[in-house]
Amino acid sequence: MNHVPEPAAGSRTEILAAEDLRKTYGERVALKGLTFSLDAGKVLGFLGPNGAGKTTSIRILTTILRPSSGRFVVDGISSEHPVAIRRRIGVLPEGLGFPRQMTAHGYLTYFAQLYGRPAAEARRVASDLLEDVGLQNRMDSSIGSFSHGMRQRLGIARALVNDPAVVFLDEPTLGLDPRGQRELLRLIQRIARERGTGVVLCSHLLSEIEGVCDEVVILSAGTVVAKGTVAEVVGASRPELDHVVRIRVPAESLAKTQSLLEVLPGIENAALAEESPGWLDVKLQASNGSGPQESQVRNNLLETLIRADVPILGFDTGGGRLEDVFLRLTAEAIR
Ligand SMILES: Nc1ncnc2c1ncn2[C@@H]1O[C@H](COP(=O)(O)OP(=O)(O)OP(=O)(O)O)[C@@H](O)[C@H]1O
Repeated sequence: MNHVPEPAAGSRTEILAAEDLRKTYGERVALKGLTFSLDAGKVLGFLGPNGAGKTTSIRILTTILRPSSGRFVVDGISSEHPVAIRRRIGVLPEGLGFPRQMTAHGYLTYFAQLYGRPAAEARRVASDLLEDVGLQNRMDSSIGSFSHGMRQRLGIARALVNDPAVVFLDEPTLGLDPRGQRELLRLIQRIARERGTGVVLCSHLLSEIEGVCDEVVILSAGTVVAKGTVAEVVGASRPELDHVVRIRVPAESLAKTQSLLEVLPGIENAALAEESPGWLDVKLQASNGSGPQESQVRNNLLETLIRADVPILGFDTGGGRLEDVFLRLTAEAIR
């Protein structure tokens, strides 16, 4: 059996470590070796297209499923002790249902009691948590009167009721408007920092995750295709991304832009960006010392378009955002 080192008492902040987790369903291999670790107070983004193995991984880590092989450790407790692990984790599943008639405070008090807290303490924990998630003014309102965003906050409070070492949040921002998404992600980050909780955040909202996650794991067809800090993951794809400039012009100017750019020195081609409708990906020639520098080519490119009166609606050098890396790394599995 693979060995995951137990954290030395008091010296490590590692709160979750998975080593070579694999899962097969009959003939189908859903997970082909998941290894990662998470420190206390940090947010880990768990990303991947449909069918990548995210749900399978989360089910294993929350002890709902047994892995076919591999093991993991939560807060020093090995996966051989699932009952003990369950006491140290919190979960916000996707599409969690709530009793509409219950008050938010009553609901959380009930869960705090389920975890063995005496009634008075459970009520205090419920009040503190509702304050933490910004629902203190609505604690006596029935959950049925809550907006979707408020319910998600309540779901996060529920996931924290046992003061877990790690919380797993499955698509927590799904269905929220942009402001609601941003506020919830900020709340998640604050909770991680203030409580020292490790957060595993499953999401498809890559652009949002970029700002909130300390580290990311990108899964594709059951395999980890990238992991590390956002900067590391984006940086690892740099050589490829560095030579691409992304530019957005009105649809009626696309053909003109392409023909103007393709004859410019230092430009290899200009093609419609597959993943971003309305954008052109302009591939620059790798500089061999004799041709113009890339910065010069980029400036020439802009100058040419401005002189030709082409309205420039967007300009992005490098395409070096997490979303671009995600789409490139997982393209194989989708095709
Ligand atoms: N109970 C099951 N029996 C057989 N195959 C399964 C089962 N659960 C998942 N799979 C398969 O395992 C693979 C990984 O699925 P999983 O649900 O973990 O992916 P996911 O990343 O969570 O996808 P999504 O974003 O769509 O939820 C898929 O090919 C899926 O069809």
